[in-house]
Amino acid sequence: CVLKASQKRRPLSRLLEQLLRNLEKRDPNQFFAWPVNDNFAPGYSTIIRRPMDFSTIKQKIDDNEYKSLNCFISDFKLMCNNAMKYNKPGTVYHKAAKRLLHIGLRQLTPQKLRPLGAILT
Ligand SMILES: COc1ccc(C(=O)NC2CCC2)cc1-c1cc(C(C)=O)n2cccnc12
Repeated sequence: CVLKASQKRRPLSRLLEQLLRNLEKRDPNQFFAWPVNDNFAPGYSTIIRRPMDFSTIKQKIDDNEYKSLNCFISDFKLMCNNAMKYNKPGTVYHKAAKRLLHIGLRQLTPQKLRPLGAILT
């Protein structure tokens, strides 16, 4: 079927959506799926100045706000670092963030991304 202009995804958006899906799989408890709620995380919005989560990243992809892969990677790092800042080491969230950051960045290395073609140039 012929894709309508509105359905035609920009190559970068298609790549970022694929990378996002792979990262989300590494968050089975969905701790990073939605914005952190101050009711469950006392003082969160005063401690974390720039909150970030997977649903916000998805919305930014859909709104074509990412102009490069690096901007996408920066938001992923921000999301993980926020969790390691707010949550004390040893907590389930700090450990999940540290693990997610490590696994995620390993998926986002040039060696892993090169097979996806010249889109990144
Ligand atoms: C979208 O955020 C969440 C969604 C669900 C849960 C959750 O199911 N927590 C249960 C595990 C023990 C209660 C936790 C969180 C959560 C993430 C976070 C992060 C990412 O800092 N957080 C911090 C303090 C308290 N709760 C959370």
